[in-house]
Amino acid sequence: MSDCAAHLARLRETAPLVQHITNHVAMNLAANVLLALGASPAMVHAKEEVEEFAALTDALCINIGTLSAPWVESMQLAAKTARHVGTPWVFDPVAVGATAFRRETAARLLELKPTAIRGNASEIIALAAQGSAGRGVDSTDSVEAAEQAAIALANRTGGVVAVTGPVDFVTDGKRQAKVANGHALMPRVTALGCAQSGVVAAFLADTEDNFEATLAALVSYAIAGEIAAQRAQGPGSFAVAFLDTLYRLDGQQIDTYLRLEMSDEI
Ligand SMILES: Nc1ncnc2c1ncn2[C@@H]1O[C@H](COP(=O)(O)OP(=O)(O)O)[C@@H](O)[C@H]1O
Ligand SMILES: Cc1ncsc1CCOP(=O)(O)O
Ligand SMILES: [Mg+2]
Repeated sequence: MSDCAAHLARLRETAPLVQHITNHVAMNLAANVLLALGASPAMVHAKEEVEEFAALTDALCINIGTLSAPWVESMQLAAKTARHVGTPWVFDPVAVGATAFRRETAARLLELKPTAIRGNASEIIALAAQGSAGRGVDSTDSVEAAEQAAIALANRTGGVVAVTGPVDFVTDGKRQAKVANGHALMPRVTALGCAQSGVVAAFLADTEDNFEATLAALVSYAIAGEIAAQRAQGPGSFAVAFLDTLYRLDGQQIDTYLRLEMSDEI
């Protein structure tokens, strides 16, 4: 069994409680994706309870997709609590290059040193303050164009950075890996990337190696997408098939489908 398969088996054993402060578009799918995989989602964001709740969870994910001032306060409180109690937290910087409000919010969240960051290429380039605004929530840059920005961000935060796209790239600033699995139908379902950030959080909940756990999350997700696409007629049926495939995903499928284009260490 590969390390990736072992990380998935561990997630199924522990069913981590993942607090996911995410956007209105993604909430339902992100919760169902975590449930299908075997984790326990909780979309809790009110500033009156977010600190108390963040202290109870196994992992936290923060997503700035549909941002507003009260939510920014909650995100700050949740991330501070996670740092204080030692809970891993993942940052998804949706459309961070699009507006000053998003860039300022992201800069303050980066100061709280996320355990991992997951975004598309334009978001990672923008987050590293290397330009690029993307196009709304979508990327206008290649994953390859974002690799150096990802390495710089990982060295700056001390965390792991994942750039997703046709071939995902993940680094902790030193180790690097590329995941060649996945399918072109995946970006045709809104919030599939947002949901993936929650999956990264679930894999980080109980690990000694954040780089390997993040890689295992990307591999599991992309292989589920590849398998689901075999049964899909388009984005709608793909979304349903994707949930079913995540639910049924096993180590043998991971070991059979795994396609790492490059990896320094697995
Ligand atoms: N052209 C593609 N081929 C295969 N997989 C893809 C492709 N584009 C995106 N993905 C996958 O779809 C998921 C959503 O990622 P992406 O679209 O990059 O992020 P976001 O939705 O945040 O912009 C990721 O798992 C990524 O690996
Ligand atoms: C369409 C949209 N608008 C604000 S958040 C969101 C969903 C973005 O989802 P993803 O980042 O997975 O493409
Ligand atoms: Mg996104």
